[in-house]
Amino acid sequence: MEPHVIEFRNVMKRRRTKTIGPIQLSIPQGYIVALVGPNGSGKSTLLNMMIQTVFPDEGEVTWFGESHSKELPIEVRKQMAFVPEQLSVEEQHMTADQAATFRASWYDNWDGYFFDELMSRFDVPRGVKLRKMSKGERRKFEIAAALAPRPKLLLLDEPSSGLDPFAWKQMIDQLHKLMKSIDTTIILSTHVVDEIRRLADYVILIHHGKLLGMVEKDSLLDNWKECWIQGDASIVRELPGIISSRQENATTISFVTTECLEVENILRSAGMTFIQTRSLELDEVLRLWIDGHQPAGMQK
Ligand SMILES: Nc1ncnc2c1ncn2[C@@H]1O[C@H](COP(=O)(O)OP(=O)(O)OP(=O)(O)O)[C@@H](O)[C@H]1O
Repeated sequence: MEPHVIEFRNVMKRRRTKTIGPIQLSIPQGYIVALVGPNGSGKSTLLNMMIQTVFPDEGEVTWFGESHSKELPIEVRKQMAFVPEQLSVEEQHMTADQAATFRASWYDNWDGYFFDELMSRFDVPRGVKLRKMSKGERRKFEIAAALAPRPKLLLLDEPSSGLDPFAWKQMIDQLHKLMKSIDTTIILSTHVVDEIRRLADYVILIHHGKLLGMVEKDSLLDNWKECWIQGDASIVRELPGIISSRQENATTISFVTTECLEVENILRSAGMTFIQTRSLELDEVLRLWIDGHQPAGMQK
């Protein structure tokens, strides 16, 4: 079992109109975890509590196994990088190069060559003040600056917001490269289904401030399927994870299950096979999950 990079125990944050939590959460080291949920569900609040720009009202957060309820020590901060949804006000009047120099002064692990390489790959203008850059250019600067210290924990709040498709692909490639080069952990909030598909090892679903669970992405996609078999409702009634079913004709019935792998085992031991299966799209899966259908193998 991998060590946990961040843990939340009974964490609550009260906002004007809603409460986020209580949240129990353990993020394993060395994986990419996607935070997913509708607008206003609490994803940014969660990320901000992880970098301590927002403090919980109740509960405890631990970083690399230690609690720091008053202030994150500089040694811990240096191991983390954050691309926030709202970009920092202090750096508005700096050029990309000035902001990079500022950050390099306190990240002693800052890799200037890597930063330069990313900036030219992303084609970001370096002498322009950050507030004068386009939204996408600033985003690209933020991503390059977050990657430059090769952090052990990288937090990204909707990182691809504003990126063109070319830059988006570069970002995905760079995040994969980072994962290969060091033992890092990435937590990102996203609404982009393809981003989850291409990057995430685990998916955390958050809805109305409540964490609905954390599950392996591959197990989600392998298990949530629409299936067709020869038979009728009496067979389907005996199968696990059934969400819905439909008699297609006199001999064929289709159904949606959250436990396709188990269904396949059961059918095989009864000498039956699928006529056909279709993996649900990730957004269909998330919708059904929000509607209360729980994935198999979920960590709560
Ligand atoms: N600084 C704040 N003060 C008061 N309420 C806030 C503040 N920031 C967020 N909220 C409220 O907390 C709730 C969660 O917001 P949060 O930004 O965490 O959601 P989100 O899941 O990141 O949303 P989105 O997908 O739209 O970015 C929302 O109802 C929001 O209005």
